[in-house]
Amino acid sequence: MTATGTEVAIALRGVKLQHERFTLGPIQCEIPQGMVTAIVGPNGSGKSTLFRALLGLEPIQAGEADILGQRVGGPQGEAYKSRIGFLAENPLQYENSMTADEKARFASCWYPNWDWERYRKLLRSFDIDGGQKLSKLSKGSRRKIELAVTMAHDPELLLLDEPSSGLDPFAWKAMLEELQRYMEPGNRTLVLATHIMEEIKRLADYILFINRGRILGLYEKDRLLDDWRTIVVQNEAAVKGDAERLQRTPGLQGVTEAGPGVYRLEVNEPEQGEAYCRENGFQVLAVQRMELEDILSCLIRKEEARR
Ligand SMILES: Nc1ncnc2c1ncn2[C@@H]1O[C@H](COP(=O)(O)OP(=O)(O)OP(=O)(O)O)[C@@H](O)[C@H]1O
Repeated sequence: MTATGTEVAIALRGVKLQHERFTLGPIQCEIPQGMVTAIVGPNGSGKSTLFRALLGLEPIQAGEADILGQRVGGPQGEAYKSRIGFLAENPLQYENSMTADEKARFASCWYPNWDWERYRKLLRSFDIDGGQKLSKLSKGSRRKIELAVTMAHDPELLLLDEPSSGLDPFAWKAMLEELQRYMEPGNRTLVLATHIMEEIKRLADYILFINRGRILGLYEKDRLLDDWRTIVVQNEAAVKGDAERLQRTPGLQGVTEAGPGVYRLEVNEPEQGEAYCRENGFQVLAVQRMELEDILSCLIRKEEARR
Protein backbone atom coordinates (compact mmCIF):
# COMPACT_ATOMS: atom_id res chain seq x y z
CA MET A 1 0.00 0.00 0.00
CA THR A 2 1.61 3.25 -1.08
CA ALA A 3 0.51 6.87 -1.18
CA THR A 4 1.76 8.19 -4.50
CA GLY A 5 3.83 11.34 -5.01
CA THR A 6 4.82 12.00 -1.40
CA GLU A 7 7.78 11.33 0.90
CA VAL A 8 7.37 8.43 3.27
CA ALA A 9 7.29 8.89 7.06
CA ILE A 10 6.78 5.24 7.98
CA ALA A 11 7.66 2.31 5.74
CA LEU A 12 6.57 -1.16 6.78
CA ARG A 13 7.89 -4.11 4.80
CA GLY A 14 6.45 -7.45 5.78
CA VAL A 15 6.19 -6.40 9.44
CA LYS A 16 4.87 -9.21 11.58
CA LEU A 17 4.51 -9.98 15.26
CA GLN A 18 2.62 -12.63 17.07
CA HIS A 19 0.85 -12.90 20.41
CA GLU A 20 -0.65 -16.08 21.73
CA ARG A 21 -4.02 -15.40 20.11
CA PHE A 22 -3.31 -12.55 17.73
CA THR A 23 -1.07 -12.00 14.76
CA LEU A 24 -0.25 -8.56 13.42
CA GLY A 25 0.75 -8.62 9.77
CA PRO A 26 2.53 -9.26 7.61
CA ILE A 27 2.05 -5.55 6.94
CA GLN A 28 3.29 -3.85 3.83
CA CYS A 29 2.55 -0.15 3.66
CA GLU A 30 3.99 3.35 3.39
CA ILE A 31 2.53 6.18 5.46
CA PRO A 32 3.09 9.53 3.77
CA GLN A 33 5.05 12.39 5.32
CA GLY A 34 3.42 15.79 5.77
CA MET A 35 -0.06 14.25 5.91
CA VAL A 36 -2.60 13.04 8.43
CA THR A 37 -3.28 9.32 8.28
CA ALA A 38 -6.11 7.81 10.32
CA ILE A 39 -5.82 4.15 11.25
CA VAL A 40 -9.33 2.77 11.33
CA GLY A 41 -10.48 -0.69 12.31
CA PRO A 42 -12.72 -2.61 14.70
CA ASN A 43 -11.80 -3.21 18.36
CA GLY A 44 -8.92 -5.62 18.66
CA SER A 45 -7.80 -5.21 15.05
CA GLY A 46 -4.23 -4.33 16.07
CA LYS A 47 -4.03 -0.51 15.97
CA SER A 48 -2.38 -0.13 19.39
CA THR A 49 -0.16 -3.15 18.74
CA LEU A 50 1.05 -1.50 15.55
CA PHE A 51 1.92 1.71 17.42
CA ARG A 52 3.79 -0.25 20.08
CA ALA A 53 5.71 -2.14 17.40
CA LEU A 54 6.69 1.13 15.72
CA LEU A 55 8.10 2.40 19.00
CA GLY A 56 10.01 -0.80 19.67
CA LEU A 57 7.81 -1.50 22.71
CA GLU A 58 6.94 -4.88 21.21
CA PRO A 59 9.58 -6.65 19.16
CA ILE A 60 8.93 -7.00 15.45
CA GLN A 61 9.44 -10.68 14.70
CA ALA A 62 9.69 -10.48 10.91
CA GLY A 63 10.07 -7.76 8.31
CA GLU A 64 11.41 -4.22 8.66
CA ALA A 65 10.00 -0.89 9.82
CA ASP A 66 11.58 2.46 9.00
CA ILE A 67 10.43 5.62 10.78
CA LEU A 68 11.65 9.02 9.61
CA GLY A 69 14.40 7.21 7.73
CA GLN A 70 15.63 5.17 10.72
CA ARG A 71 15.24 1.42 11.12
CA VAL A 72 13.23 0.35 14.20
CA GLY A 73 15.63 -1.84 16.22
CA GLY A 74 18.46 -0.77 13.91
CA PRO A 75 22.06 0.33 14.63
CA GLN A 76 21.04 3.96 15.32
CA GLY A 77 19.20 2.74 18.41
CA GLU A 78 16.34 4.79 19.79
CA ALA A 79 17.45 8.20 18.52
CA TYR A 80 14.40 8.44 16.29
CA LYS A 81 12.10 8.47 19.33
CA SER A 82 13.08 12.03 20.27
CA ARG A 83 11.58 13.13 16.93
CA ILE A 84 8.26 11.43 17.74
CA GLY A 85 5.40 12.29 20.06
CA PHE A 86 3.44 9.23 21.17
CA LEU A 87 0.16 9.26 23.05
CA ALA A 88 -0.75 5.80 24.33
CA GLU A 89 -4.36 4.66 24.52
CA ASN A 90 -4.31 4.36 28.34
CA PRO A 91 -2.66 6.49 31.02
CA LEU A 92 0.44 5.11 32.71
CA GLN A 93 -0.49 4.06 36.25
CA TYR A 94 2.98 4.77 37.67
CA GLU A 95 2.44 8.45 36.87
CA ASN A 96 -0.63 8.67 39.15
CA SER A 97 1.18 10.40 41.97
CA MET A 98 2.74 13.04 39.67
CA THR A 99 1.29 16.42 38.86
CA ALA A 100 0.99 17.43 35.21
CA ASP A 101 4.00 19.73 35.54
CA GLU A 102 6.06 16.95 37.14
CA LYS A 103 5.18 14.66 34.24
CA ALA A 104 6.18 17.45 31.87
CA ARG A 105 9.50 17.98 33.71
CA PHE A 106 10.21 14.25 33.40
CA ALA A 107 9.36 14.30 29.67
CA SER A 108 11.45 17.45 29.10
CA CYS A 109 14.62 15.49 30.01
CA TRP A 110 14.05 13.13 27.08
CA TYR A 111 13.40 15.66 24.34
CA PRO A 112 16.13 18.13 23.26
CA ASN A 113 13.44 20.28 21.59
CA TRP A 114 11.21 20.48 24.65
CA ASP A 115 9.51 23.88 24.75
CA TRP A 116 8.01 25.00 28.09
CA GLU A 117 6.28 27.92 26.45
CA ARG A 118 4.59 25.59 24.00
CA TYR A 119 3.57 23.24 26.86
CA ARG A 120 1.96 26.09 28.80
CA LYS A 121 0.21 27.37 25.68
CA LEU A 122 -1.24 23.93 25.07
CA LEU A 123 -2.45 23.71 28.68
CA ARG A 124 -4.09 27.12 28.28
CA SER A 125 -5.84 26.12 25.07
CA PHE A 126 -7.14 23.00 26.84
CA ASP A 127 -8.10 25.16 29.84
CA ILE A 128 -6.22 23.01 32.34
CA ASP A 129 -4.02 23.66 35.38
CA GLY A 130 -0.64 21.89 35.40
CA GLY A 131 -0.34 21.81 39.20
CA GLN A 132 -2.92 19.09 39.76
CA LYS A 133 -2.15 15.47 40.62
CA LEU A 134 -2.88 13.19 37.67
CA SER A 135 -4.77 10.66 39.82
CA LYS A 136 -7.16 13.40 40.96
CA LEU A 137 -8.10 14.44 37.44
CA SER A 138 -11.07 13.33 35.36
CA LYS A 139 -10.33 11.05 32.41
CA GLY A 140 -10.76 13.90 29.93
CA SER A 141 -8.61 16.36 31.89
CA ARG A 142 -5.82 13.80 32.14
CA ARG A 143 -6.08 13.21 28.39
CA LYS A 144 -5.63 16.94 27.75
CA ILE A 145 -2.44 16.95 29.84
CA GLU A 146 -1.12 13.90 28.04
CA LEU A 147 -1.78 15.58 24.70
CA ALA A 148 0.03 18.74 25.83
CA VAL A 149 3.04 16.73 27.02
CA THR A 150 3.06 14.68 23.79
CA MET A 151 3.09 17.79 21.63
CA ALA A 152 5.33 20.11 23.66
CA HIS A 153 8.59 19.15 21.93
CA ASP A 154 7.03 19.88 18.54
CA PRO A 155 7.75 16.41 17.14
CA GLU A 156 8.17 15.70 13.44
CA LEU A 157 5.82 12.75 13.80
CA LEU A 158 2.84 12.46 16.13
CA LEU A 159 1.42 9.02 16.86
CA LEU A 160 -1.87 9.33 18.72
CA ASP A 161 -3.83 6.33 19.93
CA GLU A 162 -7.48 7.39 20.31
CA PRO A 163 -6.56 10.94 21.35
CA SER A 164 -10.10 12.16 21.91
CA SER A 165 -11.03 9.40 24.34
CA GLY A 166 -12.86 11.08 27.24
CA LEU A 167 -12.80 14.62 25.81
CA ASP A 168 -15.95 16.74 25.96
CA PRO A 169 -17.08 18.45 22.72
CA PHE A 170 -15.31 21.73 23.62
CA ALA A 171 -12.04 19.99 24.41
CA TRP A 172 -12.44 17.88 21.27
CA LYS A 173 -12.76 21.02 19.18
CA ALA A 174 -9.70 22.53 20.89
CA MET A 175 -7.79 19.34 20.16
CA LEU A 176 -8.75 19.43 16.47
CA GLU A 177 -7.61 23.05 16.26
CA GLU A 178 -4.27 22.22 17.92
CA LEU A 179 -3.71 19.29 15.57
CA GLN A 180 -4.58 21.41 12.54
CA ARG A 181 -2.16 24.10 13.77
CA TYR A 182 0.48 21.42 14.32
CA MET A 183 0.14 20.35 10.65
CA GLU A 184 0.32 23.90 9.26
CA PRO A 185 4.10 24.08 8.57
CA GLY A 186 3.58 21.26 6.08
CA ASN A 187 6.48 19.01 7.13
CA ARG A 188 4.82 17.28 10.11
CA THR A 189 3.15 13.90 10.02
CA LEU A 190 0.22 12.84 12.15
CA VAL A 191 -0.93 9.25 12.48
CA LEU A 192 -3.92 8.65 14.70
CA ALA A 193 -6.00 5.63 15.58
CA THR A 194 -9.60 6.62 16.04
CA HIS A 195 -13.17 5.34 15.98
CA ILE A 196 -14.63 8.85 15.61
CA MET A 197 -15.79 9.23 12.03
CA GLU A 198 -16.19 13.01 12.35
CA GLU A 199 -12.58 13.27 13.51
CA ILE A 200 -11.43 11.32 10.46
CA LYS A 201 -13.53 13.45 8.12
CA ARG A 202 -12.17 16.68 9.56
CA LEU A 203 -8.51 15.71 9.97
CA ALA A 204 -7.41 12.86 7.78
CA ASP A 205 -5.79 13.02 4.34
CA TYR A 206 -5.39 9.25 4.20
CA ILE A 207 -7.17 6.34 5.84
CA LEU A 208 -5.46 3.06 6.63
CA PHE A 209 -8.07 0.36 7.21
CA ILE A 210 -7.05 -2.56 9.40
CA ASN A 211 -8.89 -5.74 10.40
CA ARG A 212 -7.69 -8.73 12.40
CA GLY A 213 -4.09 -7.58 12.18
CA ARG A 214 -4.09 -7.18 8.39
CA ILE A 215 -4.15 -4.00 6.30
CA LEU A 216 -7.26 -3.74 4.13
CA GLY A 217 -6.02 -0.72 2.22
CA LEU A 218 -4.55 2.79 2.38
CA TYR A 219 -6.87 5.29 0.71
CA GLU A 220 -6.89 8.98 0.02
CA LYS A 221 -9.88 10.10 2.07
CA ASP A 222 -11.48 12.58 -0.36
CA ARG A 223 -11.17 10.15 -3.23
CA LEU A 224 -12.57 7.34 -1.14
CA LEU A 225 -15.62 9.36 -0.11
CA ASP A 226 -16.12 10.56 -3.70
CA ASP A 227 -15.75 7.16 -5.32
CA TRP A 228 -17.62 4.79 -3.05
CA ARG A 229 -21.37 4.80 -3.67
CA THR A 230 -24.41 2.68 -3.04
CA ILE A 231 -26.50 2.18 -6.17
CA VAL A 232 -30.01 0.73 -5.81
CA VAL A 233 -31.21 -0.82 -9.06
CA GLN A 234 -34.32 -2.65 -10.16
CA ASN A 235 -35.18 -4.88 -13.06
CA GLU A 236 -38.98 -4.93 -13.17
CA ALA A 237 -38.83 -7.96 -15.46
CA ALA A 238 -36.68 -9.69 -12.78
CA VAL A 239 -35.20 -12.22 -15.16
CA LYS A 240 -33.01 -15.17 -14.27
CA GLY A 241 -29.34 -14.24 -14.50
CA ASP A 242 -29.80 -10.68 -13.11
CA ALA A 243 -27.60 -11.36 -10.10
CA GLU A 244 -24.86 -12.92 -12.27
CA ARG A 245 -24.87 -9.94 -14.62
CA LEU A 246 -24.59 -7.51 -11.71
CA GLN A 247 -21.48 -9.37 -10.51
CA ARG A 248 -19.72 -7.88 -13.56
CA THR A 249 -20.59 -4.26 -12.58
CA PRO A 250 -17.40 -2.13 -12.83
CA GLY A 251 -15.94 -1.39 -9.39
CA LEU A 252 -18.35 -3.75 -7.64
CA GLN A 253 -17.45 -4.23 -3.97
CA GLY A 254 -20.64 -5.82 -2.69
CA VAL A 255 -24.18 -6.64 -3.73
CA THR A 256 -27.29 -7.63 -1.76
CA GLU A 257 -30.83 -8.42 -2.93
CA ALA A 258 -33.16 -5.86 -1.36
CA GLY A 259 -36.44 -7.27 -2.76
CA PRO A 260 -37.78 -9.01 -5.87
CA GLY A 261 -35.65 -7.68 -8.74
CA VAL A 262 -34.17 -4.96 -6.50
CA TYR A 263 -30.44 -4.94 -5.71
CA ARG A 264 -28.23 -2.72 -3.58
CA LEU A 265 -24.75 -2.45 -5.05
CA GLU A 266 -21.65 -1.03 -3.39
CA VAL A 267 -19.24 0.26 -6.03
CA ASN A 268 -16.08 2.35 -6.24
CA GLU A 269 -16.38 3.24 -9.93
CA PRO A 270 -19.74 4.99 -9.68
CA GLU A 271 -20.18 6.42 -13.18
CA GLN A 272 -19.11 3.24 -14.95
CA GLY A 273 -21.14 1.14 -12.52
CA GLU A 274 -24.30 3.16 -13.06
CA ALA A 275 -23.85 3.11 -16.85
CA TYR A 276 -23.32 -0.66 -16.83
CA CYS A 277 -26.53 -1.21 -14.83
CA ARG A 278 -28.59 0.93 -17.24
CA GLU A 279 -27.07 -0.79 -20.29
CA ASN A 280 -28.06 -4.12 -18.80
CA GLY A 281 -31.73 -3.36 -18.35
CA PHE A 282 -31.73 -2.11 -14.75
CA GLN A 283 -33.47 1.03 -13.66
CA VAL A 284 -31.35 3.09 -11.24
CA LEU A 285 -33.56 3.96 -8.25
CA ALA A 286 -31.00 5.76 -6.07
CA VAL A 287 -27.32 6.63 -5.88
CA GLN A 288 -25.82 7.62 -2.53
CA ARG A 289 -22.37 8.37 -1.22
CA MET A 290 -21.22 5.79 1.34
CA GLU A 291 -20.30 6.64 4.92
CA LEU A 292 -16.84 5.60 6.13
CA GLU A 293 -18.23 2.97 8.49
CA ASP A 294 -20.14 1.37 5.59
CA ILE A 295 -17.01 1.36 3.44
CA LEU A 296 -15.10 -0.31 6.29
CA SER A 297 -17.86 -2.93 6.71
CA CYS A 298 -17.77 -3.64 3.00
CA LEU A 299 -13.95 -4.05 2.99
CA ILE A 300 -14.15 -6.33 6.02
CA ARG A 301 -16.85 -8.51 4.37
CA LYS A 302 -14.68 -8.87 1.28
CA GLU A 303 -11.60 -9.74 3.34
CA GLU A 304 -13.52 -12.28 5.46
CA ALA A 305 -14.87 -13.93 2.30
CA ARG A 306 -11.29 -14.28 1.00
CA ARG A 307 -10.02 -15.96 4.21
N1 LIG B 1 0.47 -7.99 25.45
C1 LIG B 1 -0.42 -8.73 24.79
N2 LIG B 1 -0.42 -10.06 24.90
C2 LIG B 1 -1.31 -10.83 24.25
N3 LIG B 1 -2.28 -10.33 23.44
C3 LIG B 1 -2.33 -9.00 23.31
C4 LIG B 1 -1.43 -8.12 23.97
N4 LIG B 1 -1.74 -6.85 23.63
C5 LIG B 1 -2.80 -6.92 22.79
N5 LIG B 1 -3.15 -8.20 22.60
C6 LIG B 1 -4.22 -8.67 21.71
O1 LIG B 1 -3.91 -8.15 20.44
C7 LIG B 1 -5.11 -7.85 19.73
C8 LIG B 1 -5.05 -6.43 19.19
O2 LIG B 1 -5.17 -5.53 20.25
P1 LIG B 1 -4.98 -3.97 20.05
O3 LIG B 1 -5.09 -3.34 21.40
O4 LIG B 1 -3.77 -3.72 19.25
O5 LIG B 1 -6.27 -3.62 19.16
P2 LIG B 1 -6.90 -2.19 18.80
O6 LIG B 1 -7.18 -2.23 17.35
O7 LIG B 1 -6.03 -1.10 19.30
O8 LIG B 1 -8.26 -2.25 19.61
P3 LIG B 1 -9.20 -1.07 20.24
O9 LIG B 1 -9.86 -0.40 19.08
O10 LIG B 1 -10.17 -1.83 21.08
O11 LIG B 1 -8.31 -0.16 21.04
C9 LIG B 1 -6.26 -8.11 20.69
O12 LIG B 1 -6.79 -9.38 20.40
C10 LIG B 1 -5.58 -8.12 22.05
O13 LIG B 1 -6.26 -8.97 22.93
